[in-house]
Amino acid sequence: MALQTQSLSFSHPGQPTIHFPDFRVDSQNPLLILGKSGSGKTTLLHLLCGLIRPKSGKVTLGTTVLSELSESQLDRFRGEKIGIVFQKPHLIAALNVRQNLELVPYFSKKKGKSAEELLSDLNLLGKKESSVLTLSEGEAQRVSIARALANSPELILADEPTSSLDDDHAEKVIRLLIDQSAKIGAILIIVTHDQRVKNQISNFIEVKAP
Ligand SMILES: Nc1ncnc2c1ncn2[C@@H]1O[C@H](COP(=O)(O)OP(=O)(O)OP(=O)(O)O)[C@@H](O)[C@H]1O
Repeated sequence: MALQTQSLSFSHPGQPTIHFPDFRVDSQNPLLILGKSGSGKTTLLHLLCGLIRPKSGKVTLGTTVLSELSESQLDRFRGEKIGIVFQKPHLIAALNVRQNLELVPYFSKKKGKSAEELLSDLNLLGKKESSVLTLSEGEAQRVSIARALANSPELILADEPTSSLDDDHAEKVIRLLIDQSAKIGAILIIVTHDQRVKNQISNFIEVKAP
């Protein structure tokens, strides 16, 4: 399984066109997306998961060209094949840890790992029935990783997952992302400007502002 981009470009309304370098990434070698603030890293991540459509070029995951899918096909594709870890965990406050994870197969209609198995992998089993409001930042970020893994995706996209974590937690979170994506054979792509992440993953592309 591989993800490949070709001649991708995008322009936000009233902004100059951002041109992205071509790259190919497979499940053996995680990729970092680097670049200065405002260069277009989050825009690229949104193109990779089909949340926005490119001005030119294409994104291919496996044999599927994202831009050839309709909106509803894209929504389903994203739910089944892509797990996203955001900068902030964005957990649902009214639900406990287990319920936050159980929402994923409910919405994607795809059976992945059980909440129990995921929490055990991420060393969070003891927090299964806890309110997400009582979690530390590192724990909440691990729950958000568990949530991204819950539908056994083929592609995991993480946007600055370590920016609010201390050195120890940042290293553990990246290690977890690397280990867990390897375990399920998923492609891992991380947007970051965190030097600590560069120490753990050497493969990168750089996005440059127009
Ligand atoms: N919805 C939008 N409308 C107009 N311009 C936008 C929009 N979203 C982003 N931009 C602009 O597009 C450029 C790229 O933004 P993007 O968020 O992709 O950068 P980034 O590299 O992720 O930045 P950061 O590291 O600060 O998060 C920036 O100049 C930004 O101001």
